[in-house]
Amino acid sequence: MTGPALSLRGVEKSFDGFAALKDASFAVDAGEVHALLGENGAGKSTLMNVACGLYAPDAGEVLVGGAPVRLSGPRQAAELGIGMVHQHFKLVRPFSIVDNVVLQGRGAGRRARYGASVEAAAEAIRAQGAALGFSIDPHARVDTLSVAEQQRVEIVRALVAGARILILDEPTAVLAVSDAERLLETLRELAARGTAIVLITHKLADVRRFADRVTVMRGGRTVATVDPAKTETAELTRLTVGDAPLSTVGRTSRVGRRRFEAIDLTCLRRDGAPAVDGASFHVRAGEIYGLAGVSGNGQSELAEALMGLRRVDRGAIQFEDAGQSVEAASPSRLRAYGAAFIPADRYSYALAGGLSVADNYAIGRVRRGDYGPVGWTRRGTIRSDAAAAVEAFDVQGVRSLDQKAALLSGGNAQKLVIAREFGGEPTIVVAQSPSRGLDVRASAAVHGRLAEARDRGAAVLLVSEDLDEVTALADRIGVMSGGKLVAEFEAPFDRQAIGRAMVDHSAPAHDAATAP
Ligand SMILES: Nc1ncnc2c1ncn2[C@@H]1O[C@H](COP(=O)(O)OP(=O)(O)OP(=O)(O)O)[C@@H](O)[C@H]1O
Repeated sequence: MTGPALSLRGVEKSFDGFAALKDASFAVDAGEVHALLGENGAGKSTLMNVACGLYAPDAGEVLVGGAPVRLSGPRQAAELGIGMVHQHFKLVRPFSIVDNVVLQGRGAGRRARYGASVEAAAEAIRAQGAALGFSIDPHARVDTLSVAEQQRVEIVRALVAGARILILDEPTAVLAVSDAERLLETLRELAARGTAIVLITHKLADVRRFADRVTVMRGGRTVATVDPAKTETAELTRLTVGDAPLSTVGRTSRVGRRRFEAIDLTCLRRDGAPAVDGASFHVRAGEIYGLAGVSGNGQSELAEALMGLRRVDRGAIQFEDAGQSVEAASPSRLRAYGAAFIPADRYSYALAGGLSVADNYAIGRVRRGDYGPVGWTRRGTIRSDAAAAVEAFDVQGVRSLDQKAALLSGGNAQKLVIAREFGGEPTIVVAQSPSRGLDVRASAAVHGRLAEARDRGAAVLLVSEDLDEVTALADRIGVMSGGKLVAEFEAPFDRQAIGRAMVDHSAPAHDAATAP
């Protein structure tokens, strides 16, 4: 090969007259981890979708090993050794891993490479998994796998198909911290063996630790390629989102009465073991209560239960409505009361991709009757409210309110959910990993919204594995371990003590220093 493993030169791409890529150039070498950074909607996914043959560019060139290529589709890109792991996995869920691999590799070229028989493919999957340090059962059904395992299957599938250039679109956004760390180490090992890795990410810390180079995109253009080891974080932030200062969050001391309470909440897994095991805590008006813990210790399940996405097997939720305690409240009752829910998996639970931006904005409130009786809904008001929310929350890429939500970039789709949830000035907020997938400016804005809600007197529950996020925002922190709430802390926080509670399953039921 002469030249970079993959390069894109002067790429332009428009959708219905909207220029998603104006002038984008990028090159990744064999043996390199090259990060692609940029604000939400900058064009990162679009550029890499051009590289993997999903979109045909309107102008510009794609070169593999220095030679210009015309990609007729992903299959041809795979033939040339380009594989991509998308934000939303493309696995067929009821099928086995090996069936998924064979499905994708039905072309003649694939067969020649790893054999036509399913057993040969299964062996290739096992071997490729083992080479990466993963034990993979090729006959396992995809829908029995965790998100991290599905992602490994996507990577293995690309490598079995012969990928020498591997593109990953925000791969750590869906992973728990420990799985993310392991993935990034795997990517470094793959690069050490000669694979060219493109890593789309918003996480500056990961860029710094794992990337050899980083290219920054803004507004459809590639604006700089730098060595992250030699570039200050402030400079990377400036390149990504510009000079305007990011909003910062202060604290309030106006804490009121208990507004929202979980009592002995228990949720069982399919095998009957508790995922959440008798968790009790309360959130007061005017405070942010952070729920922290090492992933897999029940925080996600607890948040899901509060949002009505998971069955509660024992215990109760209570909230206070106009001074009256509402016992055994359901999540739907909470929502009707004006609670805002920001689930971690916003695509599955919070957005209907096939519906328009305006309908996604209004969906819950139409059901509540806020826009008049069904059949007589005030479309004009919905549109003006949706337009105002899109503006206020800086949801970019909305050409029309009738545009399908699925066409928004990942981060902008999340901003739409957040705009909707904060639209009604909620009195209770349950937010799970609310800044996941957002660029630094949008994350800061979401943190600002949570603080604003608190300052208005809302009770805010923030569930996040990012201890920096929790300690920066919360007034109190509860730590979950083994499905139980094992300790509570008050600001100013002792990170060491919180860290110890997170890993020490025998921690006392409540921290002695706490005065709830
Ligand atoms: N198929 C499509 N049809 C219409 N518009 C599209 C399509 N794909 C992308 N876009 C638009 O192109 C712009 C760039 O989107 P892209 O997904 O590439 O951004 P991104 O940098 O990956 O953002 P994020 O960090 O939020 O994932 C967005 O405004 C998006 O709405």
